[in-house]
This record gives sequence, C-alpha cells and structure tokens, in this order.
Amino acid sequence: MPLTVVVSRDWQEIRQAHAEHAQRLWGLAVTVSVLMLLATWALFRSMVRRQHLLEGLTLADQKQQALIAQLESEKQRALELAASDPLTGLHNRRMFYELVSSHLALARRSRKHYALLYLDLDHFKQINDTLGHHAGDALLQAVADRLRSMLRGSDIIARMGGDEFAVLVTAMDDMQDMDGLAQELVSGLSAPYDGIADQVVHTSTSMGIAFFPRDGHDVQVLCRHADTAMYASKKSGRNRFTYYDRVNNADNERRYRLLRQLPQAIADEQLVLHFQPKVRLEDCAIVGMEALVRWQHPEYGLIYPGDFIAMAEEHGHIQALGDWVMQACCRQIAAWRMQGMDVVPLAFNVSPLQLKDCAFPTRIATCLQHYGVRASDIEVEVTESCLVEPDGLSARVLYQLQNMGVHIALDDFGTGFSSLSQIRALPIGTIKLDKSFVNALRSSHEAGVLVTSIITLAHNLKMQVVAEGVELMDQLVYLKTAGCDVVQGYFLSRPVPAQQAEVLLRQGVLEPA
Ligand SMILES: Nc1nc2c(ncn2[C@@H]2O[C@H](COP(=O)(O)OP(=O)(O)OP(=O)(O)O)[C@@H](O)[C@H]2O)c(=O)[nH]1
Repeated sequence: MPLTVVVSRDWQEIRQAHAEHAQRLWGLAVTVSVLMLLATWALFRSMVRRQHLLEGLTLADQKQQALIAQLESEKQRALELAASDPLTGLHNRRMFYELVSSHLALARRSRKHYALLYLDLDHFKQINDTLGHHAGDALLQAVADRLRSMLRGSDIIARMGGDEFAVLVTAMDDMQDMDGLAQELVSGLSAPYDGIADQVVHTSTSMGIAFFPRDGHDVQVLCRHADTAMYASKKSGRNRFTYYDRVNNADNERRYRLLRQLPQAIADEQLVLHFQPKVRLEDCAIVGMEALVRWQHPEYGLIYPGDFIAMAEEHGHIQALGDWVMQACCRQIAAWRMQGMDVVPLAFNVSPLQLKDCAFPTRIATCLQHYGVRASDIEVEVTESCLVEPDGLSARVLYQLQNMGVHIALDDFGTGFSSLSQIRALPIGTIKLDKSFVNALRSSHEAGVLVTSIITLAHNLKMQVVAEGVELMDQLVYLKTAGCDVVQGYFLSRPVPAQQAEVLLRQGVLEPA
C-alpha cells in the first residue's frame, strides 16, 4: 500500500486524505473477515459431513460384523448338530468315526491299547411298544448319562443310531484292564432306571469289544468286529459282553461260506431285487423306485446286503455284483414295459469301486441298448465317499453318465463330509437326505431347522430332495411343510418283491395310510 504524507494546515484536508485510506483499509478488513468466516463455515460443514459419513460407515461395519457373526454361529450350530446326536447330546456316528480315526492315527505311535465297544440295548423295541416312544427316548438319554458317568472324559462315547452306542476306551496299559470295566458297564447299564414315564424301567445291554491294534487297524474294521462280537453276546443270551477274538466261530464260518459262495450265487441268479417306491409329496404319485439287492440263499434264507456287499467290495466281487444289479434293473424295466406298464425310473446303488472303473459307463450303455431301455429310465445312487476327489476318476465317470442322460442321486446325504457347495461342482441332480436326519426330526427342533435349510439350499442349487427312512406320519408332514420333493420309507412301503412292486406301479399313487 502506498505511503501518503499530507502537509497542510487545514484539518479537513488532512482528515479527508486519511479517511479515504481508512475506508480502503476498513473495506479490506471486512472482506477478509467475511472470507474467513465463509472458510470457517465451509470447514465446519465439511467436518460435520465427514463425521456423519464416519458414523454411517461405522454403523454399516457393525451391521456387517453382526451379520457375519450370525452366519458363523448358524454354521457352528449346523456343524454341532451334524456332529452330535440331538437326543442324547453324545457324538453321532459321523463324529465318532472322525474322532476315533484321529485317535488311532496317534495311537499307532504309542504302546497303549484301545478298545472299541459296541453296545445295543436288549429288547428296546418292547419299551417303545409298551411305554411309548417318549419313554424310549427318556431311557436312551438315561443310558447316555450313565455311560458318561462310568467312563473317563478322555474316552469317546457316541450314539450310533436307534438303541446302539459305541465307545472308544483310550490308552489302556493292559488289555486285561478291560475285563473290569466291561463288567462294570454291563451291570451298571442293567440297574433299574427310575422315573421313566413315572415308572421304574428295567433293561440290559449286550456288548461287543474289539481291540486296537489286535483286532483291526482302522475304525471301520474295529466297528464291524465289535458289532459282530455284540451280536454274539445277543445270541448267547444278552446282558453280557464278548471279545471279538472269542466270537463263536460259527459266525466266521458263515461269513467264510458266504464269501466262497458269492461268485457262484451271482452266476446262478440267487440274487433278487426288491423295490421301494419313492413318492412325490405334492400328489402322492410314485415317481421312482429304488432297487435293493437281496441274496436268496438256499440254506440261510433271504440275506440282506449288509451281510454281503462289504464282503463283495473287500474280495473283488463288487463289479460282478454291480453288473448283475444293473442288468436285472434293465431287464425288469423292459419286462414291465412289455406288459404295457408306465415305468418310473429305477434307481440302483453304485459302489465307490464301480465308479473308479472307467469302463463302467460303456457297460451301462451296452446294457441299456441290449434291453432297449432309455438312459432316463434308470438312476444311479452314489454315496458321498465316491466324491472325495471332485476332479478324480469318479467325477469323470459321473460326467460320462450324465452326458448319456443317466440321472445321478447322492445317497445318505449328511452322513459324509461333503458340503452342498462341494457337490454343486458335480453332476448331481438329487440329494437323498439320510434317515438319521429324518429320525431326529421327532426329538430335535434344531434338526428341523437344518433339514429345512438343506432343502432350501438344494432347491437353490436346482437339486431335487428325497428324504429317506420316513417311518412316521409327523415326519412326512414336517417334510412336506419344509418343501421336500419326494419321500421314501417304511411309512409308505417297505422294499417289496417285483410282483408287489408291479401292483404299486399300476396303482401309480401311494397315499399315506
Ligand atoms: N424311542 C426311540 N426309539 C427308537 C429311536 N430310534 C430307533 N428306535 C427304535 O429302536 C428299536 C431298535 O430295536 P432293535 O435294536 O432292532 O431291537 P430290540 O428290540 O432292541 O431287540 P434286540 O436288539 O434284538 O435285543 C426299533 O424299534 C426302532 O424303531 C429313537 O430315537 N427313539
């Protein structure tokens, strides 16, 4: 700003000169002040806006965290339910297998002994029949409590289903130690149970014991041997225990004879198929049938697959047996069609070993052609164990089957380790919900929630849901409400021979009684 010097005697003149200058200064000061005020106000507004934005972001973040936590806890709940038995709170079969497997992996390096116990209540069905299912349930809970109290925290206890329990007694110094504990368990479990349906209930338990490593090296073999020993206890009078190595050799003898006779039995057509209808819940129409193989043995009578499929798998007969089943199905479809009947798809079970055979799809195609049957007339049911390697040979075989037009269903869903997202990558059109879930519907609200969410998820993934093992009206009603598509189980029909299946097919519908 220029410096002005006024020399004058006239006061007015001097004032005049200063007034202009002061006015300019004043104007400048006002402008600067207004600008500063405006800048402060703008800064303040932007800070307030930032604060709002920050609060909004924090809130959104909190909401997202809450949602993630909720999802995590839902997942945890589902996992817990899938790992434990809802009625007793013990581990379920799946978890037992997992825990025992990891225990045995460590046990291999120790010098300790492990005993696998299989327990089955004696005449439990009578308790259900006379006192009702609620009393039966209460007794199962009381048995679970007694097992917990009699065993150590380190032992693994599970309810394997129905009235069957299993225990892994861990790290014993000596196999002889088992005698005392086994006796204690058998007598402890046979002591009267107070307050079951306001009564005192008496029951007893038959038990079988297999030792690791003496009687088997993995959980499957140990369970099978302990189960065999448990049956030996039942046969020799119940309310007792039997060690696997002391099982009456008659059982082993029978197994050995069946094993030797199986190849000839397949060739001699001693196998027969029974058929269990699958019923659509929407209109009770029979929309499919599962073919189940039985062995009509000349000496032992009708033998169920549980007695010979594992044996066929272990001893290299599964391909011949599987081929027989596939051919018998196609033959049956052709025969029914010849009689002018409307045929529904016939499903048959395929073992994991068959799916590892890259010639399997070609054999199916030849068989279909031979009997003049369409690929859509059959369905293959595979188990989750077939799917452990999603891009392995089994997956390729499944894709080949799908390309041929064969429908693929996943059997016993929920008992293995596959998740819906894992199986989504495979050509699975239907999941068959395992009967343990259907069974748990009666005793657990959580099971209901889980079943409903599996059905919804499966539908979102465009899969059909078949519920297996439906034995009661209330299970059927629940499944229908939950949106399940198809059911199968004793409540509608047991597996029946071809002639009875034919009657059902002609009927076309199967209304609940
Ligand atoms: N209350 C109740 N009963 C069940 C449950 N699950 C299966 N069951 C019943 O348990 C019974 C099991 O009977 P079994 O073990 O086959 O026969 P059992 O009468 O015990 O005869 P033995 O084993 O030969 O001594 C069947 O009647 C099933 O319906 C359940 O969760 N609760």
